[in-house]
Amino acid sequence: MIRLEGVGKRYGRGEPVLEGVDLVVPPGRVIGILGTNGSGKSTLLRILAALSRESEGRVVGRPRVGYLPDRFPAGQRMSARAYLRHMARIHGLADLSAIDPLLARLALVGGPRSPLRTLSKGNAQKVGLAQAVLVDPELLILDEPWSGLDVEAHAVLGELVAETKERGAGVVFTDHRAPVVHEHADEVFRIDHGRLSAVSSTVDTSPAVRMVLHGTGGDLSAEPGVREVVAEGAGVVLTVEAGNADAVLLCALNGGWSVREVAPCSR
Ligand SMILES: Nc1ncnc2c1ncn2[C@@H]1O[C@H](COP(=O)(O)OP(=O)(O)OP(=O)(O)O)[C@@H](O)[C@H]1O
Repeated sequence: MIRLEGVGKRYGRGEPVLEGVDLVVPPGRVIGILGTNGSGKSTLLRILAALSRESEGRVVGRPRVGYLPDRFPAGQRMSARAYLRHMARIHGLADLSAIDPLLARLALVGGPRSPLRTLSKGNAQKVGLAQAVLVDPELLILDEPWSGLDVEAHAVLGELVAETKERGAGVVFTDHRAPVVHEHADEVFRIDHGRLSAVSSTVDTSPAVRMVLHGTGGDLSAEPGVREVVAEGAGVVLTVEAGNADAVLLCALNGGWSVREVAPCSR
């Protein structure tokens, strides 16, 4: 268990990046944190992982942590297998037999012998994920883990989160897409300008806009603020957070969609 009490953070003399954050991560619970770029998600996760120090408040509990950073540093010469063995030994794990099966499960392109510096962003992310789960963490911390992964690895990541929860560890992850967070989390929070607030675990009640788009344009599901994309008739219906509606509309038009309807909606 880990608990943040009134945690604040500022870098140097800058404006506060986090303010008054209270958060409990109980064992066997998955916490999802929503937030736009620069809202303070990574800073919060680094404090949970004890990689950054809070400027105010306190952190109670120091569980064994597995941590996937937002940018996994994969520039080394060593192979994925050698790197993971090295990390496992640092964490005092004697049994290294789980490494190759985990990389196979994540379908690491090129296999365990691939040098880290030759890996694509998504494949480097798989190695980052492997190093986080291999240490048998009591608290698994994942910074935007779904971004950059292919569809097959998405499913495996969902399974790894569920298995981690099943064996009684806590999980905290971030994403900017509400549907992704609601799908995998038991409890959902939103961070906005460094302030954390709870969100209903099934329905996000903040103002949203319904957009009906026709034609065939690009995928908009990963755009900030897009909660839901449903195929309907000759196009798609989007539910978008009100604050992101203008940006998403612009993206839709630039991406080849024709906008048929825009209206406020209740969820
Ligand atoms: N080491 C640092 N030194 C100074 N400022 C920093 C540092 N790390 C983060 N910041 C600032 O803190 C704010 C929050 O950054 P953070 O990376 O926590 O946001 P985020 O929500 O994870 O963003 P993103 O979704 O873009 O990754 C930003 O304004 C950022 O510029």
